[in-house]
Amino acid sequence: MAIQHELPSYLRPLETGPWGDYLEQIDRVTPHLGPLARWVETLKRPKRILIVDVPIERDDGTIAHFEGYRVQHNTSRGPGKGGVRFHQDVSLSEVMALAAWMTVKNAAVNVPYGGAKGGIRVNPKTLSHAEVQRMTRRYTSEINIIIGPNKDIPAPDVNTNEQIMAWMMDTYSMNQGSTASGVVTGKPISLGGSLGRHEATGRGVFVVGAEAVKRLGKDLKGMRIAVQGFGNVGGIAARLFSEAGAKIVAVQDHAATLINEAGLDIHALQNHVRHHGSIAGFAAEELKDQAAFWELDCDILIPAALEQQITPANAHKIRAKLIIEGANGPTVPAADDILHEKGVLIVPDVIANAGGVTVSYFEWVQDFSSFFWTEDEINQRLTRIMQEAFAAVWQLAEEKKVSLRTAAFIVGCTRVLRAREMRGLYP
Ligand SMILES: NC(=O)C1=CN([C@@H]2O[C@H](COP(=O)(O)OP(=O)(O)OC[C@H]3O[C@@H](n4cnc5c(N)ncnc54)[C@H](O)[C@@H]3O)[C@@H](O)[C@H]2O)C=CC1
Ligand SMILES: O=C(O)CCC(=O)C(=O)O
Repeated sequence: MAIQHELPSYLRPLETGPWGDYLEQIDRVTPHLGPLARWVETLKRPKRILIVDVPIERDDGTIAHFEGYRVQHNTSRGPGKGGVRFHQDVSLSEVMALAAWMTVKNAAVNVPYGGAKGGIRVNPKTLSHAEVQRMTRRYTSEINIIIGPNKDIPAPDVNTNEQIMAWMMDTYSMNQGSTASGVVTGKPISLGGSLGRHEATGRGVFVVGAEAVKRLGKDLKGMRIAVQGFGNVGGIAARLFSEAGAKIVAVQDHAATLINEAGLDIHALQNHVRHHGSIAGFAAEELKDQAAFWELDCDILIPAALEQQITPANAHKIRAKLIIEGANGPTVPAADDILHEKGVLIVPDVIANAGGVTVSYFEWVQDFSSFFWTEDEINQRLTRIMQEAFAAVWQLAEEKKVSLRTAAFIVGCTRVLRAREMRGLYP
């Protein structure tokens, strides 16, 4: 662990990864931007990229180094906003794409932020609790110069949670010399976190999913759903759909794929994950071939794990008629085309998973005003924002005869580029 011999991922070509997918999405929306297309290049390059070396002393006394990133893609509409991911596959291409999707998402649901994202290339499951804390604190100190309540506000993403946010908030505050609760969102409630934030992304996935089902003229009750990823987003979305009468017939995480035609017991499965760290070992039939997950017979598919999961290799096998993207960037553009031709409706990530950042916005507002709302108020406002954003995107897609993704990008990119144009370029 002391020396990493791998070529740093930031030296590998960027455009073959998620950043390439994002660029292609921007190319697809550009013809719909009218005169604002003059400014589109601003969306094709991040405003600021910070790559940091994150050294820590491991419990056995050795020194380990990790690649850390914070990318601020665009700040035309407000401070940078977006999560921090700890994962062994984090790369510059991934963080750039995730930051850019935040720009589009924040504008599509009209929260007053730009887009940012961060990450550390590490498998946190190989570190002790104390090592994760040291790494988080060192990373926060390294990016301290570019984050802040009015500059860039991190939040949880894959393998990060309320505890990591508490350490980030504490480290930033120590460096500042005063407590700055607004520097991160997704904090524990006892430190200025918001009621409802933990569930917000999954709840948003559920709200727009239910809207899409309604528009398709179907009833959610009895619908058969397959979910990839059973963490914060996938686990909570699965629970809300099953509470609404749908059947979760398959769940896949990094360790296993479970199937049950009668519907998995989601409460029991969440309990199992809390104790065992994954769905593996739960009392249900296991699908041995992980790739066969995509061929399962279901009505709705919810990718809620990582990007680039739905590709031309599996898109033509998908049997669901509706895909709700809980994850960021789960569908590569070529797979999008195949699914479109098959008549599959995709509710794109930049709308479907925007519930998290929407309640992060509520948390930030509550922190500034030191006045906290009830969970009912938060869920009602979240539901309203998600339904309105979905309706606007649906209507535009019908008017322009484009996919929901292109419509969501038209809404988001137009807001960003209009702000860019109004601000002008000179000091
Ligand atoms: N946490 C949040 O508020 C938000 C998260 N998202 C996105 O949702 C996705 C999931 O994030 P979280 O649920 O927060 O992360 P998490 O860390 O809570 O859960 C991730 C889940 O994905 C599974 N997974 C990892 N690798 C996998 C693989 N190769 N195959 C199948 N499953 C795999 C893990 O086992 C785990 O169940 C990510 O794309 C993230 O960017 C989007 C908006 C907000
Ligand atoms: O809550 C936030 O600020 C950002 C959540 C996030 O990382 C995302 O929407 O992908």
